[in-house]
Amino acid sequence: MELDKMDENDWKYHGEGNKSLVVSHSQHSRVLRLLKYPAENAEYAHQTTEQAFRHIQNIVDFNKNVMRPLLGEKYVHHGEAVKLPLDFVRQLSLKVQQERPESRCDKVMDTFSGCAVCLPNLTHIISCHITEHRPSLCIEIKPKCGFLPFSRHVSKEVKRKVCRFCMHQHFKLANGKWKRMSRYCPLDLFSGNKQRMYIAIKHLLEEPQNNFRIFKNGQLIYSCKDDGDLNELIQQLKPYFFPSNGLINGHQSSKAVLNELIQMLDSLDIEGIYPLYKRVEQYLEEFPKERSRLQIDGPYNENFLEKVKNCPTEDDGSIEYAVGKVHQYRVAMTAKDCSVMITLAPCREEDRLEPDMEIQLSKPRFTYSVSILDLDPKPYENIPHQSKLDSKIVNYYLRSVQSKHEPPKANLYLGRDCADCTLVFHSV
Ligand SMILES: O=P(O)(O)O[C@@H]1[C@@H](OP(=O)(O)O)[C@H](OP(=O)(O)O)[C@H](O)[C@H](OP(=O)(O)O)[C@H]1OP(=O)(O)O
Ligand SMILES: Nc1ncnc2c1ncn2[C@@H]1O[C@H](COP(=O)(O)OP(=O)(O)OP(=O)(O)O)[C@@H](O)[C@H]1O
Repeated sequence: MELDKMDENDWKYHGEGNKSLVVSHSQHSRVLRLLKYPAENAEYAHQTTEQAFRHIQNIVDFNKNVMRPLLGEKYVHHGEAVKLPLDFVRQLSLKVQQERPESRCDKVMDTFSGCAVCLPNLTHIISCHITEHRPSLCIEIKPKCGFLPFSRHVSKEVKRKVCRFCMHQHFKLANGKWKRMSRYCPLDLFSGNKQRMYIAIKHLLEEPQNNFRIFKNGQLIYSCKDDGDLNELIQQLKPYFFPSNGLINGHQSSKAVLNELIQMLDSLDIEGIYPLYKRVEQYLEEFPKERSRLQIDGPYNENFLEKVKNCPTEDDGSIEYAVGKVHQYRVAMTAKDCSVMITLAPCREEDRLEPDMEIQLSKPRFTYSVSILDLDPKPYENIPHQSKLDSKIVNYYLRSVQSKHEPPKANLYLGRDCADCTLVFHSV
């Protein structure tokens, strides 16, 4: 990519989340991820280019030095921070505006700094064995938190039975974020039980919200926008699976790795973290210069990872313990909010692949790549917000369940209507 010859016509809108907007190159397998900010928030515009570049570099460093070693080299692509010509960014912003979903237009793309992250396009197959462009199918899942808190700090019994995602659904419906309840439960997906995992995918397909997307040859073909048109999707998928027509038993290893990681790092739950955050805040009030030694705002380097890994297991009352736990919690937050992309491409007879690079569905054969994306550091300052949100979700859930005064419906698949996420799968 020649930065001085950037042409907005080579790029198209690819997607966006809450914090960034992504455009993809029409020929090369590359994307640019540009940050967004609230339309009314002019303060970002006053950032110097150096500050904006530092912010982007922090994201790259966090991916590279913290999340990559923890989640696996194979799965994390940290990309590189780039400085784009401002004229290009402004034209690009105008070009993509009409493609953007209305619900995301409360934020605008950063057209002031020209800073962005350049990454491989993960909806295409990432393989050193196959260099040319192959028809690819990519399934993106934002699984969210797949376990119940086990911390002794948990104050509401319901949190030990109903997972945050399921409780949050009630809150999101009440706030109008979504119109229909998702029956997906992350505990099903992470259960390791094939039937429950199958049901999880079924529920994601049924109501994808922002947890499920399918791309064909890099183009989004199924998401919350499509209002669950499964027949259309089946037509799109047929050529891939014909003649076997079966469902894929995808490789789950990255999810297993993720699950392991979250179990390790969020041991206290937000209810246990918040008092430690306050301990850190109090300490910083007294010793503001310590902020940099404790790496509260980075840099996200090997030292930071050491602090995450070597945090004492018992609370000895020290600031090191509090900071270590807060750092661990922030890493767990990132992992809980990331997405996993599984990309498949048909193999040809002559393709020689290592056995672990291939999924054998009798015929046809597929090669695949698994990537984890959206691994930005979660701001330290978000912890009070997390604590408030946690109470709101739980209290809203308890009120809404109590107000219905009805026993949980017997559900064929143990989906959303069934109040307890810990129940094991029964055959029906
Ligand atoms: O708190 P949650 O669980 O609602 O997660 C937020 C996500 O909402 P979700 O529930 O997945 O729809 C939210 O996603 P959406 O905007 O709803 O697509 C963001 O991912 C947000 O992260 P950030 O503040 O942009 O870094 C996420 O915020 P963090 O809590 O991860 O900071
Ligand atoms: N490297 C990539 N290759 C292909 N598609 C990508 C890549 N990075 C992001 N995307 C697409 O762009 C979308 C938005 O990116 P991302 O999730 O990083 O945004 P975000 O604003 O940080 O998300 P969040 O709402 O979780 O904060 C993703 O859901 C994915 O579909």
